Amino acid sequence: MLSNDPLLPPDPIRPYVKPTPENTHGGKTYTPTHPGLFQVDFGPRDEGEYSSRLIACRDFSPGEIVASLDNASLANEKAYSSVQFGPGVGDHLELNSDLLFMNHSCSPNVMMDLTGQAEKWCVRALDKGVKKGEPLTFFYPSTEWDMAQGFECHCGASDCLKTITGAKSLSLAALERRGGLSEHIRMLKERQLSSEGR
Ligand SMILES: C[S@@+](CC[C@H](N)C(=O)[O-])C[C@H]1O[C@@H](n2cnc3c(N)ncnc32)[C@H](O)[C@@H]1O
Repeated sequence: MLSNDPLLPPDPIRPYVKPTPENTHGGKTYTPTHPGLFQVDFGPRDEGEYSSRLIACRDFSPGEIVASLDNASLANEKAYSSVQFGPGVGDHLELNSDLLFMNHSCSPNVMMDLTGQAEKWCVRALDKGVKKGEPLTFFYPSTEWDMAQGFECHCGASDCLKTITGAKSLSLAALERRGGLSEHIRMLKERQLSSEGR
């Protein structure tokens, strides 16, 4: 979809094909989209989508920008790979970069910062910061209201929510506790609570 609205993500500048062990000769021809910042770890084969991860190539201090979403584009439809940026049914984007490989964690180390104009949107380190070699993870319900594809969470956090389907089924307190809650999710949750008379 074409977008000239500064509030919407621009068209992707660079095409992105999701790298896999199959299309990169077992990772040998994989070229990171953000060299020096993070790179994909494909993990063991045949262990499902959670085995691939995005690994930090350096430390990031609390609040530091890890990467801008400068190659993101409007998604044609909500998908396992899309990120919700607003309250509308069509408010989803595709990241078109290795950021796609960020897994969910119930104790995340980064957030999607979707405040202000689309050109400023970024992935930002949360308060605990990120150490080189750690997987970059964000709390998917901080941006996703009702996910296209829910899953059983394997993050291993002591307060793991176990089943991740989006913010719709979580309390505001549970959402706020993880850090990085997007404004559109807060708005949808407040709307849901008031429609239920709570
Ligand atoms: C955008 S992908 C994230 C990258 C993923 N590793 C991949 O290779 O596509 C989202 C999918 O990864 C898997 N995933 C991410 N975080 C997970 C977690 N904490 N536990 C289990 N599966 C997870 C789920 O299948 C989810 O639909």
